[in-house]
Amino acid sequence: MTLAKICGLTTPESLTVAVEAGAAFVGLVAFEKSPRHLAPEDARRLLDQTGMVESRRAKVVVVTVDPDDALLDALTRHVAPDFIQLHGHETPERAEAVRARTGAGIIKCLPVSGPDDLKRVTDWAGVADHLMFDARTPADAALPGGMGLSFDWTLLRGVDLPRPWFLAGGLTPDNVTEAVRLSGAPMVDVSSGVERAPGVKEPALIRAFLEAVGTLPGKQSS
Ligand SMILES: O=C(O)c1ccccc1N[C@@H]1O[C@H](COP(=O)(O)O)[C@@H](O)[C@H]1O
Repeated sequence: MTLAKICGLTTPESLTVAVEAGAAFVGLVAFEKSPRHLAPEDARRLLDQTGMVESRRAKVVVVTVDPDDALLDALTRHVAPDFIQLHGHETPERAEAVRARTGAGIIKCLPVSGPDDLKRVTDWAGVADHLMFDARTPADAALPGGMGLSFDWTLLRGVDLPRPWFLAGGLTPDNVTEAVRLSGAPMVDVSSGVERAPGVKEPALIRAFLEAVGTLPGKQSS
């Protein structure tokens, strides 16, 4: 079974659709430059509005970019996420500190533009619970992720990866089947591919994405 994360949720409607349609992970973005940004208090309100705090039907992931300790403390206090996604230039040492400070699991995103980028995975073997591979965004891009950019999925095929991993970047309901076939990904992550405008999720696209993922054969990730 391929597992899916729907990321950048900002409304009770889109969060509910994602959970009810079978997302294993739901992502909330805590990064002020993002059109999907939620302050920690707003993220908590969203979880409360949908009963997610009690039910925890999907794992809650907060996406951060080089978060400082003040943000981590606020996220821990208000959200207590299952995972913190590190989508910036964090080192393995900083990731260990984030885990110790928050008690959350760690998803480390590594940007990919070519085969050399995969050499960094060994640094993360004993540190991250899950790895994520997303397209490297241009140096002058507004965001380090969530831009609908993809990379050569075949780079990941057959690569021995030390942790369960997500494929991210430019996935859509129409291409996710091919992306998993070419990469062998056990887990997938999507944001802009299920939106009708930046930061505005489209419930029908969330359902279509999860339906496509639900029909895939594959390995069960741990
Ligand atoms: O979504 C964002 O706004 C975001 C901001 C900062 C860092 C990461 C962000 N999103 C992550 O990028 C992946 C891929 O996005 P897309 O599907 O290509 O739009 C997304 O799922 C988030 O994990």
